[in-house]
Amino acid sequence: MNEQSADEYHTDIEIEDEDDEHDYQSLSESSPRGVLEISLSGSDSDNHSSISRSLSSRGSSFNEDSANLDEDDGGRAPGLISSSSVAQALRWRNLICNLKWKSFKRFSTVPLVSGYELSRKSLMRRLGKHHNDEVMIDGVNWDVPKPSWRNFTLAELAAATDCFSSDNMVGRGGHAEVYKGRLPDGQLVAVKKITKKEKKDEDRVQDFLSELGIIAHINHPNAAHLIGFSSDTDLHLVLQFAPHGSLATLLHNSGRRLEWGLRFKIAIGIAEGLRYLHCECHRRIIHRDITASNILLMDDYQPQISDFGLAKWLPEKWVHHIVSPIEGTFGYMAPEYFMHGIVHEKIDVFSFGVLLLELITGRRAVDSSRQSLVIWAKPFLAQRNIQKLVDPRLEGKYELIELKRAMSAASACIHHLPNVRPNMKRVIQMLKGERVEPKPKACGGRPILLDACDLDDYSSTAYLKDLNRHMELVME
Ligand SMILES: Nc1ncnc2c1ncn2[C@@H]1O[C@H](COP(=O)(O)OP(=O)(O)OP(=O)(O)O)[C@@H](O)[C@H]1O
Repeated sequence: MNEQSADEYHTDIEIEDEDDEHDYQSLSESSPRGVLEISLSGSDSDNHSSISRSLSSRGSSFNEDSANLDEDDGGRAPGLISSSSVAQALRWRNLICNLKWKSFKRFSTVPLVSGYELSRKSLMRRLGKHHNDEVMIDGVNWDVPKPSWRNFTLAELAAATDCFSSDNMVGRGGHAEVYKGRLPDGQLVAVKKITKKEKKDEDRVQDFLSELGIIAHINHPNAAHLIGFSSDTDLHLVLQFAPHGSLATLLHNSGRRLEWGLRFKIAIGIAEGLRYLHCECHRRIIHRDITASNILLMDDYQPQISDFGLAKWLPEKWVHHIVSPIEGTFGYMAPEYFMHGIVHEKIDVFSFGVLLLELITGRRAVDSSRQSLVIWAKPFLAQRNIQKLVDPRLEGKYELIELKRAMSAASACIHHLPNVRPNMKRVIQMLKGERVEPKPKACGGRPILLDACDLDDYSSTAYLKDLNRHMELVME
């Protein structure tokens, strides 16, 4: 594959904006997204053959036509809200009311960073005016620290984004449209409007509450920072704005060369963010969708892990969790996840390994000829073949020691056996060239014991074969 062909491949799903200002508008998704339904009953490694594609791959191309707001879109000026919008608002309200008990359960055990417990009552309060009556009836003492995030009205978000104008659209994923906005105090924000058109309203609200619950809980410079939300008419998250857009855009679409020093800094930042999610949060958080499009670049190119739409809490006692359907981005999914739906820290470690390979090689996770970067890079990593691996656009300008460390870490992270992959603490040590602890602490390092899925008998060759078959299946 050459870079030319990669660009050609992506022109049909991405629109590159010539204007720097609008760079963010180019599609940031580097690999197709998909949802797989999988039979989890089988136990052998051929289980993947029963995978059926429930949705065709959801390319998340930015399309200028579709960037225009619909008649019924939440992006209208407050004075123009139509009867259909009002009806929609009422629908959201009813849905949120109906879902509250389920959601309260989910939220009730989530302590916020400020020490504020997001209880049933506080969730009602967070979700806005609609629940005022219940708040009064409960007669609760609200003497609690005020959370730092806000419940916005649609009018406030419309004012911030110039009525969600297409000029302000900075990105579009499979589930959301993202607009640049400015709050009255001058703060730049990203307003993420949840679309998820293929989902029922009820599922959309559930997903929104789940993402909101996780994102409100986290507090780390390398993870997305929530400023507020809105459930007024539509569902919105209001996030800190990333001035340099996504890593996918910068690395693959900007036409600019990303220097090695920045690449390495970005790699360390993402690793620190993942270590925080896996090891330092009250409950372990598995992101499930670590991709170059979901890494945002803040001032000074500090990376932030974003898009917690698929993230899962993992209770302390659970070694892993099994999910169905399997959702994620092709090219980044660990074998035990795409074949068996197993969710644990090591699936994020695998995806991080793919990201490292992207930074080293400048190639996409899946290239124009539908080849997986992992499959392409494995033999060169085994040979420690720097010349073949390193991005030619760097023109030999890199720190050799850092590059070698990144190659070793990538190689370890993409190991087909999850138990052999390092946890994120160890990955950071590898990247920084620090002494590696002989016995890493439990964080993200618990062995996976599975009767139903004998991963230890799983060979590297079988894995590459499965990966190829998986790719064929989802990309056909
Ligand atoms: N805080 C932000 N600042 C600037 N741009 C952003 C921000 N958040 C998102 N974007 C842009 O919008 C794009 C889509 O956002 P995001 O990945 O959150 O949407 P999504 O629909 O949840 O994606 P996915 O298809 O991965 O589920 C990002 O790739 C990025 O280019």
